[in-house]
Amino acid sequence: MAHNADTEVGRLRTVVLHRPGREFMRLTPRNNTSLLFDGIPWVARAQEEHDVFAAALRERGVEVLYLADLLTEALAIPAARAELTTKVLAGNRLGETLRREVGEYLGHLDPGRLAGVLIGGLAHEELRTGSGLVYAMLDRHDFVIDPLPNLLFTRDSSVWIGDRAAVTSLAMPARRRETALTAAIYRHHPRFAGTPLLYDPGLEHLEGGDVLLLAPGVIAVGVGERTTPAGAERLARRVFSAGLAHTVLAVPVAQRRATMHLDTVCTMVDVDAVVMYPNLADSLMAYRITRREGDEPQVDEPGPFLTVASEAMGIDQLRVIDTGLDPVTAEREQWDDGNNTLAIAPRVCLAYERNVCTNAQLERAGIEVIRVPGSELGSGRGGPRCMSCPVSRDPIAGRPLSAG
Ligand SMILES: NC(=O)NCCC[C@H](N)C(=O)O
Repeated sequence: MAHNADTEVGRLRTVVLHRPGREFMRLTPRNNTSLLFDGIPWVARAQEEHDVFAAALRERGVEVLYLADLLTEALAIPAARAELTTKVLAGNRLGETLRREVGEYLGHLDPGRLAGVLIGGLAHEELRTGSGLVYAMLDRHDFVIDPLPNLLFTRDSSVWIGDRAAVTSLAMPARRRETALTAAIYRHHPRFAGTPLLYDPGLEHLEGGDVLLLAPGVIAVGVGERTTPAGAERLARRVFSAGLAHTVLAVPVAQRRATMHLDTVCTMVDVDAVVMYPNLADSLMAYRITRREGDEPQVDEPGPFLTVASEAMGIDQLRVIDTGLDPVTAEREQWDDGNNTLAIAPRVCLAYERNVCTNAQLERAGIEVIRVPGSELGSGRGGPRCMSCPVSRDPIAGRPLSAG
């Protein structure tokens, strides 16, 4: 089955989501900060919210694939099982004895339960028996395999560009193992096997939340807390040599939690329009990187993001939906992912209901807003775009968007 996504706003056909599960139940006040959550979500309510999100997508004809199902199906393939078991046991934390014992434990699990452990983690007490110094000295609540609560944000661990999947290189230690799961799915799952992979986790840091497909051939990459300049440059080289883009814009974003990815401050809602955090709409800059046949990519002096982007896209103006918010409301709604919308077609997007002012302004500008609850889901700081990995979108018809 062919998959393809080359814009942010083409009609969404297929998306990968992850419904939060046991990994959310692992969050405690002692570990939530290192696991990149700002609070302790009420798990059952988070699941309900996620179900509403998935149902809203299905109601609009979007095929929803669940990452846990894809992983379970992939794990039925011995090569995928071997690859993931080796990866989860790697590193020097467990030591030789415990590594062998955890390996034996995993070896007895069926694909569904193994997927559950790879996502939800494994506590010392769940292993039940063990031996050796490491086992003896661990607390019963310590993790032998760390949980992955941020798998909820499927946007970050892989991103489709055209007909290829880029498995990213995650910056934060709490998230790094996520890409072992996404890589195994794309490599082994029958639906995806054979998909050329554009990027891999061994490369320079790059996260999907920083990658915006502005138009066919034009990609913006946020550079900040998560994606490094080297990651943006590496992606540019990869998309240029694969013929997937002619221009990459490297967009510096402040290295702060509130702006961890470009999509926390800016998402597209139409072929020529973005919703953007007003407190930085005028100050966002971009370095234009362009392909040069047989030569090093050309890097230009930085210019205002909106100008550089519209030139690269070949349009008169990349419009910013004026949310007209006062700086305090804007800051509150940005923190709660008001700018993190998921477009499912031009001028139709999903957004958290709590961002009342931003949503009202979007509607005033002619954007249909499908509101979804996110009081618990948002405690990890991510909205509808962060919680979705589009795999297939229709091409935008009849508009020569890209300057080429
Ligand atoms: N694209 C995104 O902005 N994703 C949100 C990721 C939130 C997650 N708790 C993190 O800190 O990585």
